[in-house]
Amino acid sequence: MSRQRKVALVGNPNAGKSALFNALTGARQKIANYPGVTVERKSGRFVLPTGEPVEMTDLPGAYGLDPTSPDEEVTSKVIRGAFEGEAVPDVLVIVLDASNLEQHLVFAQEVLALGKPSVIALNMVDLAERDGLVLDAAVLAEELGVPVISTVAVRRRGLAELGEAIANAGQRHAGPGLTDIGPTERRVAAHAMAGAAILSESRQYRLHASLDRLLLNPWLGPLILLGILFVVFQAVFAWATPFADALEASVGWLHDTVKATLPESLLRDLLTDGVISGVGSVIVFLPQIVILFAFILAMEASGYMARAAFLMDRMMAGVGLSGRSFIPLLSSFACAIPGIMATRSITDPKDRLTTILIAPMMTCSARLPVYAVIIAAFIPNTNVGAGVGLQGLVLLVLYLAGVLGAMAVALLMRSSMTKGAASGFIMEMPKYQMPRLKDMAIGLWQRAWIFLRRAGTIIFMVTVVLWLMLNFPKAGPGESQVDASIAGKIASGLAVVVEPIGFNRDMALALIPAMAAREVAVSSLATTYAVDAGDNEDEQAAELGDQLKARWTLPMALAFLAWFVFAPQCMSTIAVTRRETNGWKWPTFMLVYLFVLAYISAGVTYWIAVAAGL
Ligand SMILES: Nc1nc2c(ncn2[C@@H]2O[C@H](COP(=O)(O)OP(=O)(O)OP(=O)(O)O)[C@@H](O)[C@H]2O)c(=O)[nH]1
Ligand SMILES: [Mg+2]
Repeated sequence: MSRQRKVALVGNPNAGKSALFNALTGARQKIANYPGVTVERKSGRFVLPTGEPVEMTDLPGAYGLDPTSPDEEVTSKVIRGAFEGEAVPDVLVIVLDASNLEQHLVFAQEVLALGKPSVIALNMVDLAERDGLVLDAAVLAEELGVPVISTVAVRRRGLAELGEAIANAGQRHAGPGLTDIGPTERRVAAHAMAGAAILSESRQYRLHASLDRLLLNPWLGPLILLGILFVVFQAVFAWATPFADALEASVGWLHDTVKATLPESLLRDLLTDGVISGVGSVIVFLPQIVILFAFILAMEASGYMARAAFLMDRMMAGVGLSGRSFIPLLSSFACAIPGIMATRSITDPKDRLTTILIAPMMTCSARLPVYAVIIAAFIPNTNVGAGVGLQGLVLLVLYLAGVLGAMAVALLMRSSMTKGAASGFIMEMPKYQMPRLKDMAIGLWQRAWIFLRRAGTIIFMVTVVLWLMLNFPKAGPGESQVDASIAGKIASGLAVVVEPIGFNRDMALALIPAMAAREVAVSSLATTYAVDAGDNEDEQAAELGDQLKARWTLPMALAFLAWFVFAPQCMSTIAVTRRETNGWKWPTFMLVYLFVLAYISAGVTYWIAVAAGL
């Protein structure tokens, strides 16, 4: 039996390769409206209309076959058959953005020159039409000597025809010589071909052009960006409340019901005080996570995110980074792991290293529960101006503190360890699009699922272990269970170290399991106070926020927040940094400098707050 044929999707960044890959294979690769989303190859199965199954590979976007960054290198190697352990593709599907034809044709010619059986997917014809372009695919097919199929990946248009063409793909039929021409000739040819294929062009760009003039204005642009962020953080608190309250009530009900139904035993206490109190205390933040990501996904899909990157470029250049670092840093607001992986699209190695090292300072979604629980307990829910909630404002300040800290560190590094000039900004602006509801729903569902899975696995496990360590050995009469326990003893040791920055024993206790994942800080506090409450019914009924208010002062709470802005409390981030930098040197450095920063900022916050009489 002959081996399964391989088909690879290639093209410029943001052409819609992953969207096409998803449509053809049913996969759920991340797609977003800016270049550099895919940084690793990914394969799936696709059955051609002839019934033949083929292996389809989605590749990172590239501008040329001479790679300038690690992700482009993957693409170049795979299509040349130089990727270790991977067979050379039999058919190439070259994906073009129809509304950006001339530019995309340059790379297409370079790929065609390889002489492999190829098919062109003229994608995004809907956007081209919207912009008033009428294209003739037949002219392009004639000029390039390969089949050209018009597609709209996100509406599954043209997929059958594309499958047909892949099944029949053969050598190029006649067409101009492509092999021995250089980049300049390719550009000239691309201009001529695009000119011939575009039948008519009415300038309907006006609205988008004026939108860009407004959003990219050097003065108004950053203000608008800040305004949008402001609304986002207000919404995270304001809109989530009813949902969070309902969730909290359900968790409380479950806790009480289990406690009332099961006979008194260690197992019952493990279930109620450990699992339900601990994991439940994290799950109640699901609505806030979903709201935050709804905004992020909408900004990504609409094309605004790329504009924000452009705006940030000046600031990034100021600290010695390029705008290319923006997308990785932005992904780090979800989680530093995909963020650090996204740095593969950064050309300059020192630029890339700096970006990796500061990525953990972007506020990942695991910090949101920690911030939210402390803010809800200690920051009054008042307005500091018309419609400006204080809680949302504090949250925004915490996010900004991370960003500013990162910028300061980048500046320091770029003028010492990773010295070098900032490279220029070369990202192209994607077109504005209305976010599609279905994509948003899938994206939100994926984020929610990641969050719930963490709650069900790592947070669950760490909570159970902590509960056991809190319950043994058993306290003698008159002694508090937490004081007597193993966990309490360990925490008392650590408390000596963190006392100077205002932390008490319980806070120290929360920091250790939170090394596994930051949200665990919340579940640890909930479990600790549930165990501490023992059989005292009033204390048991008290919600975590009330427990915190009763036991912590405001300066302590603020110091705890400041700690979490910087502390590198996430094993997976350290692991991925080791992988991406090929060694232990940089992850160790990252751990040390972030802990030092966290310690100093918590201490400074605490002592200033105390001095201010808070
Ligand atoms: N209107 C329209 N939008 C599309 C089409 N195909 C893709 N998109 C959108 O274009 C954007 C980019 O799509 P991706 O599939 O992420 O592009 P890519 O080529 O994989 O990009 P990289 O991974 O960065 O190289 C996304 O916002 C998609 O929703 C299309 O045919 N029509
Ligand atoms: Mg992609």
